[in-house]
Amino acid sequence: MTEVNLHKLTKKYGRKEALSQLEIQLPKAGITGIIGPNGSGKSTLLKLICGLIRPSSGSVELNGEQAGRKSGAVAAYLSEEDSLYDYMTIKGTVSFAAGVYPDFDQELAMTLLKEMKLHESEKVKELSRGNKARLKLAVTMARKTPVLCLDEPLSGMDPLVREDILRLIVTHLDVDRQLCLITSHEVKELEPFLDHVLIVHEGRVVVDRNVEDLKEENRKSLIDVLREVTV
Ligand SMILES: Nc1ncnc2c1ncn2[C@@H]1O[C@H](COP(=O)(O)OP(=O)(O)OP(=O)(O)O)[C@@H](O)[C@H]1O
Repeated sequence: MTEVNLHKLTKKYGRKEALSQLEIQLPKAGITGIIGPNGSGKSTLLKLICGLIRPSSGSVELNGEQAGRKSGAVAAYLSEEDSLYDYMTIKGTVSFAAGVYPDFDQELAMTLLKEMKLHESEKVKELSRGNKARLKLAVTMARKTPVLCLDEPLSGMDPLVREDILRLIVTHLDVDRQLCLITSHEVKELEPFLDHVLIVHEGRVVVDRNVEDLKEENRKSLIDVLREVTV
């Protein structure tokens, strides 16, 4: 398990403040949804946690260590962008990932891909969007890092693929040991899978709650809570 602590975390892009003075201790395990309107700062937060970008001020600590170049060993980042190479096969993609990440478990990756009904000889350029998303997810999850940061893994997927992807995450996550942070605009579909939620609005975290407690207290769906707090 990993302790992720944000202390007075601020990120500016030029003069624009994308995140402002966040003071948060994330849950140590389970699935945390990071939701909020476009441009509220969700991707910025994930990139800071994975050490891909640096804070303007304040800090991100993973088990007491400042996030930075070495954080990749603790926190894996699944990008919203297309991060696969078209000219590779699925098998080639897996071998490439094994060469890049010392913690990569090739056997687990192949098991995941089999479950996803993807064949190792298929070419990336011939995969559907949903299958590319599955491949990206398998490559990220095969690292078994204590923290998984999944940036919009459901983006552009049809409802059946979205459900399938969420199931795969839940099935293969070690919920007692791994922390999975997921950003998504598909709040309704994400809600049943979440243990915890952060709602980000204009660079601030306006809700930081256990989802069950939040539901019991408000008797509202997450999407209604989101609507209320982001007006
Ligand atoms: N590299 C960058 N350079 C300049 N501004 C940026 C950069 N990345 C993000 N921003 C700005 O920072 C703010 C937060 O962006 P971010 O991508 O974190 O939001 P988001 O909540 O993930 O948005 P979305 O839901 O649309 O993906 C936005 O105003 C965005 O325009």
